[in-house]
Amino acid sequence: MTVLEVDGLHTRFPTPRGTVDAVNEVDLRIEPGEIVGLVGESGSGKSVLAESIMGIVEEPGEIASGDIRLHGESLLDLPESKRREIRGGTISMVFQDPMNSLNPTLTVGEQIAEMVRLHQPVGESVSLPAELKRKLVGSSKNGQAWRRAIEMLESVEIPEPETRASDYPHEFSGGMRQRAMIAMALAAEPDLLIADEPTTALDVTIQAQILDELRELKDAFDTSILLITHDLAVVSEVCDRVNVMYAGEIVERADATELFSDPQHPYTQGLIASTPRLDAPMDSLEPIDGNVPDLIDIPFACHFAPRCPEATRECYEIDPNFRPVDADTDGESNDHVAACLRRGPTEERL
Ligand SMILES: Nc1ncnc2c1ncn2[C@@H]1O[C@H](COP(=O)(O)OP(=O)(O)OP(=O)(O)O)[C@@H](O)[C@H]1O
Ligand code: NI
Repeated sequence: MTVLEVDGLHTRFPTPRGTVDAVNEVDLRIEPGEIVGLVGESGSGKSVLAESIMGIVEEPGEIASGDIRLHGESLLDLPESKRREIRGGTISMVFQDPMNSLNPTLTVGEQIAEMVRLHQPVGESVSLPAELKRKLVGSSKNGQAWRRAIEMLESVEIPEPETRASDYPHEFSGGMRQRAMIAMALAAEPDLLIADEPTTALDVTIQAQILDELRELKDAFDTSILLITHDLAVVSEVCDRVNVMYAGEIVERADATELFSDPQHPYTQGLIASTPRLDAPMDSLEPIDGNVPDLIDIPFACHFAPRCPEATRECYEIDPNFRPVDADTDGESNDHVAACLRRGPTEERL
């Protein structure tokens, strides 16, 4: 069964200058055990989409319309207490800055053990009062939860996990904190892990290690992952499928290999052309001119039109719906779609 289905999601923030439409009519699907990438420049709405899924959109921001379903059940209808249970349980999230999400006054081991305790019922006795459960599972260093925390630290390759579990977050290096965050997020054995730029602050070698670990952990725990990044190299490394987001909208979606071998949307093509590659000289990079527009009352139909080398007048006036991009070659529907008037089956192009 599909793990996550997002349909027509619209998340907005009222501001003194007007309404910021951070996420606009977004659809997203994640199947079991899949790593799905969400890429796009800064300010395109990736984090707000993640926050919408988690149910932590900052007030006065709100989900104005659309639906988010987890295993077929709508999350938007649930009371806050139930959402809280899901957060960190069925869905957990690794945030961009681990220092902000780790508690500086608790040891790393205690924090992971707490996650284990919150989300793993004691045997069959699910309905035990929280206080009793706590006693049974124990927060002491002999407790099950503590032992599980050490195993989790070990699985994200923290050296000497027994000793390191008693360290405070500030005693960890940046890369180790990021791993501890991943361990914490996985401690609850979530069905879905949302990782928002989990490696951006790290150096390239450590980035690669963490991405490798994410992939291994996905296999070990059968977790689906939504990986948010503005780094296409990261996406090509680990993702099965990719969603490209621009100015609040998904503009292209494809298998990862297909996206890189046959990018269709002019924005995706621009992103790829502006990404450094090991096998090409740096001076061949072509940055996309201009910036992501202000998301208040965008006056043009295709949000990318003002930066697009191929834009015509129609692009400013007609909303580009998703079209299958190679239905004309094999006649079959497929999962590669782009929202561009100048792409898709030849007879439909403008
Ligand atoms: N609390 C808020 N109030 C008002 N506007 C907000 C708020 N949070 C986000 N936004 C706006 O929503 C838009 C999308 O922001 P978001 O953080 O989702 O971008 P992003 O794609 O995650 O960028 P980055 O790669 O820099 O993390 C931005 O224009 C941002 O200013
Ligand atoms: Ni972000």
